[in-house]
This record gives sequence, C-alpha cells and structure tokens, in this order.
Amino acid sequence: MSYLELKRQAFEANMELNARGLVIYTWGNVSQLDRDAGVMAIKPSGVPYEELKPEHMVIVDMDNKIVEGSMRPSSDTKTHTHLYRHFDDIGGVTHTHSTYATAWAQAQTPIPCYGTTHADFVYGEVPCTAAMTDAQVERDYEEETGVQITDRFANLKPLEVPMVIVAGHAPFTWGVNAEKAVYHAVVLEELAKMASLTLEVNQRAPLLSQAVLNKHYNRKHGKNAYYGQK
Ligand SMILES: O=C(CO)[C@@H](O)[C@H](O)COP(=O)(O)O
Repeated sequence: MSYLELKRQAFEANMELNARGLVIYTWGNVSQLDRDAGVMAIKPSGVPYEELKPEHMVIVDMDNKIVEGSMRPSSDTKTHTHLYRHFDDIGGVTHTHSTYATAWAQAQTPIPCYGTTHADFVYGEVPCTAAMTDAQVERDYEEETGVQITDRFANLKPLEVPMVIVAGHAPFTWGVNAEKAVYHAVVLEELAKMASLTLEVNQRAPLLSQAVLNKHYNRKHGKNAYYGQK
C-alpha cells in the first residue's frame, strides 16, 4: 500500500484511541504495519492528539530506521518493531497508559479470567511480563520491553491473547491491523476495570472454569481459529 494510505490508517487508529478516552496528552501510540513493504507508520513522539495530523505519521522500517517523515517516531518504536518481527500474524500494535490496565501492570499481576466477558476476547489470563533486571533496563528499555513480551509469549498464540501488561509500565495490545489493536486496547481496559471491581466485591472471586472458557472463546472465534481472521 502507499505510504499515504499507511499513514492514514495509523492516524485513524491513533485518533480512535483518543476518542475512546484511553490516552491523555501524549500517553500512548499506535502503529500500522505493511508487512510486504517491511515498514510501519507510527505516531510521532511527544505530539498531543489534539495537534496530530496524518502527515505527521512516521514511516519506519523493521530495523527502526526512518524511511519517511520529519518528526521523531514514538519512543516505543523499538517495542513495536520487535513485536512485528516476532509475531508473524499481527499488523497493528497499540500502547497506552490506560488507568486500570496500567494499575495491574504496576501491581505486576496478570489479569485473571473471572467471567465470560473476558473469555470472549482472551484465551486465559491477560499475561504480565517479568520485571526487568537493572542490566536489561540499562541496555535499551524499549527493545528489552519487546524481548520481555515475546519471551512471555513463548507458549502463547499472539492472536488468541492479543494483549499483555508490561511489569511496572503499562499495556501493549495488537491485532491483524491497527484498528483491531486499538479495539483490543479498549477491551483490555474494560477487562482490567471489571477484574478490579470483581475483587472489590469479593476478594475470593472464583476463576472461570476451563470448560466455560473454552466454550465461550471457541464460540466467538471458531474452534482453533485465531481472533481477528476474516
Ligand atoms: O510509555 C511511555 C513513556 O513511559 C510512552 O508510551 C509515552 O507515553 C508516549 O511516548 P511517545 O509515543 O510520545 O514517544
């Protein structure tokens, strides 16, 4: 696709993130991948959503080199490209600091599956990455964030669990395109809020049984199908 179209898709997805109330000021970013061309369009760093324009999107290759654009790409660029290099089926990545999902990330606690709403979207808990060592942080925080995520997904299918919370930081979500990645960011924030309120009502709330989880997930996604496939 043309860079113009790639930028438009990334811009629209970033504006949807803002419209859904998941970001304030510049807290967050979305990218759209063109896998055939080996590039993505990503939000520029530090630009408030109110001032954002399609032409501001930065085209970056999978080695984090700027291909087109006058602005600095998001500070999370290396995490986005790391995920694209390791998750073959995704085409969009979203990062937010949405309140409830970030609270679970700061608590360094995976979000359990307490109900069928959760099971409709995520096959099991929303995973949390391992806390980074000081040495890892020193190396390159954004690249190491990508490493922590892909390490955590060694035995998970990215499109069955299209989201993660990064320990001490905040969530990343993905999907077959940027629009779906934003959709999953909205879903994640709701699931995190529901789980928080569930524990407020009953600290010993039971987890959803595996049988009910399987039934609900497979009913919504088709047996052994990945979420988001047409
Ligand atoms: O996680 C962080 C900062 O901790 C970033 O996601 C910022 O919240 C947005 O940075 P830019 O995309 O504007 O560089």
